[in-house]
Amino acid sequence: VAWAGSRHAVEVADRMARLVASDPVFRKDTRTMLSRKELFKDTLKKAAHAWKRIVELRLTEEEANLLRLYVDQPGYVDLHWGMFVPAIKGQGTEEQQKKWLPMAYKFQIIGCYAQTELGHGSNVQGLETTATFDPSTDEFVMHSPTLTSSKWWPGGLGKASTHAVVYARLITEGKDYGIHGFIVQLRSLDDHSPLPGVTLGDIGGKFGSGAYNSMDNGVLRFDHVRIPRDQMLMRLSQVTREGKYVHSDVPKQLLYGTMVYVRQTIVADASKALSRAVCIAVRYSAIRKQFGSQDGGPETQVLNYKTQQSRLFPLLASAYAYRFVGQWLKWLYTDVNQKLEAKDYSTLPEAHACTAGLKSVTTSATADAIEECRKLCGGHGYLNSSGLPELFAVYVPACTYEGDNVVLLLQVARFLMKTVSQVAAGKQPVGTIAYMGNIQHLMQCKSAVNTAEDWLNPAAIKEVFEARALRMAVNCAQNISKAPSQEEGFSELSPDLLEAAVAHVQLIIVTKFIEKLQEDIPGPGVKEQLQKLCSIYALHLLHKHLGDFLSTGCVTARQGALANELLGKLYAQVRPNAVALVDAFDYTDHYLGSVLGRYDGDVYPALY
Ligand SMILES: Cc1cc2nc3c(=O)[nH]c(=O)nc-3n(C[C@H](O)[C@H](O)[C@H](O)COP(=O)(O)OP(=O)(O)OC[C@H]3O[C@@H](n4cnc5c(N)ncnc54)[C@H](O)[C@@H]3O)c2cc1C
Repeated sequence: VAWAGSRHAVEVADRMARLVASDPVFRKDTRTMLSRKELFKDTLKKAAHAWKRIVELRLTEEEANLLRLYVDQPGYVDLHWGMFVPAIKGQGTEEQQKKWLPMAYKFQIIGCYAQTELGHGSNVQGLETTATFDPSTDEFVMHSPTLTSSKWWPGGLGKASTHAVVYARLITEGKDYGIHGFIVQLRSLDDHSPLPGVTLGDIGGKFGSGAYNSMDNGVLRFDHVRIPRDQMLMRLSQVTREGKYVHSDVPKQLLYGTMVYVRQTIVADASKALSRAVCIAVRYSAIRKQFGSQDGGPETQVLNYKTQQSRLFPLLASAYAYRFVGQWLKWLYTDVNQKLEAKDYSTLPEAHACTAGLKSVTTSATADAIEECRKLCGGHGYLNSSGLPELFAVYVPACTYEGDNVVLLLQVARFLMKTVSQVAAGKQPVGTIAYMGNIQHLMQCKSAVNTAEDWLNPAAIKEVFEARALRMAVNCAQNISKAPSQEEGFSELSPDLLEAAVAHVQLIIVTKFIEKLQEDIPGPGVKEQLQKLCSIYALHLLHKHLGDFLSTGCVTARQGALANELLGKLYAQVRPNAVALVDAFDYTDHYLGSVLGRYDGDVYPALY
């Protein structure tokens, strides 16, 4: 229940997972052996079958989302529901929503999200596709003026989509008003062929066999394609019949709601991917035996090796940490929306920085962790049937899409630098940066930890994480101020700024884990186990980043050594419950897709 969030969540997730697992159409054990074309056909078949089941069983939105999750095969529907529909909801006027959403909900049209181009991804303002208004016909003319302006990457674009939300430079009355979104039909609704002036294709095979190759990431070029004026997404700004560009009185901050929503799902996905990898590695480590046999006695389960524990249990703890911070982000999304409705925009920059940072830190750590889990499973982890290669190949682009992780952390750093200067000017920060208001104390405090067990105290942990994050940010701000200009300083110090941003985000995750444990947690002994995982999560970070903590004077070398001593003890305490802690994820064998992670532990016959 702690993992799922509520009893209701356990029940629905379990029911949907079993529905998928028991349906032969959703089988996925042979998918890595399929050719690209067969795999794509298999994806179309599964998507259509999932839709049929959703309609037949009259599933709710929550149930339908879970069913699609457990089908576990990337495909065009992910972009249709995850990007196309939210873009229209967030950026379309009420009238536009009324026109387009019912068609999208019924799959009468299939949509994708076409932003990235061959020449530009991260720098959205550098996009080159143009949408030029022609007042003589009341239309926009969509055009790809250069090779590098070709849309490149959108999932669902290559083969499946009939429509796209296309981002292009809006030009009217001879003036360039920058990037705006447009709904553009790409293919005929009769025979699915590309419309005149539209060039479409698939951009080719991607990392790993099977894996993300089920997705038709595509290329798109326009040759003076005309669309009606009312297909510009006009919630925030409009072009009038005469071609005048006007801002509506809806503030642009409204877009923050969608952004927080999308990032919240990415953090939730990180905990899912990480927990799957950890579940496979923990179960298999309990089955696998190597060495230790004396006189024909039993060998040692590899899970009992301290090195295996010190590599694996921090990842188990991270899976829970990301899960809980993801649950908190759900709350943040509701909070942001309430504030938007009340026209209170004061906390939005903080919500933006916090979600950008969490997206970056959780996806990077998860990508690394899946690879670590592969190594933790030895040679068999490299087999497709372990499930880990595919999980890795499908997961790693999360570090790049929805904002490159480094670019996002630099945005967080910029926000931190601004906050440091505001705090210096006497402003009281709120939300996840509230701790920075405690600058007097945090700049000079010394940790009182004196024994290994003192590190079990959440307040002791929080204090050193806060002090480390703040001191790293203040150091950066001081060094930037020595540069000839703010921008030069920022650019010169960007590697340090990245580390300061990571320290801030790790503090958020640690804090949310600690706060979760202040709630009621049902089930005997569950809270105690989670407390151990919380300590492991924080202390393994302290151990890994000891250089930060020492150089900023937040802990002494002795306190660092005590933290490490406690970690060893905690691993031993978690060991007896490790398998139960991954069973709690309640993943079916179908969803795990791993012979090594089978629930019944019957690994060798399955491998053979
Ligand atoms: C699997 C997958 C699916 C995708 N799906 C879609 C989709 O559906 N729709 C869509 O529109 N796009 C999609 N994309 C594109 C994706 O959004 C972009 O690739 C992403 O935004 C990164 O941009 P880029 O490729 O231009 O990387 P670049 O920005 O070119 O990154 C290259 C390197 O430069 C660094 N860098 C860039 N700017 C800075 C800076 N200011 N400071 C320091 N370092 C910097 C980056 O950290 C990186 O190391 C998808 C991509 C992938 C891989």
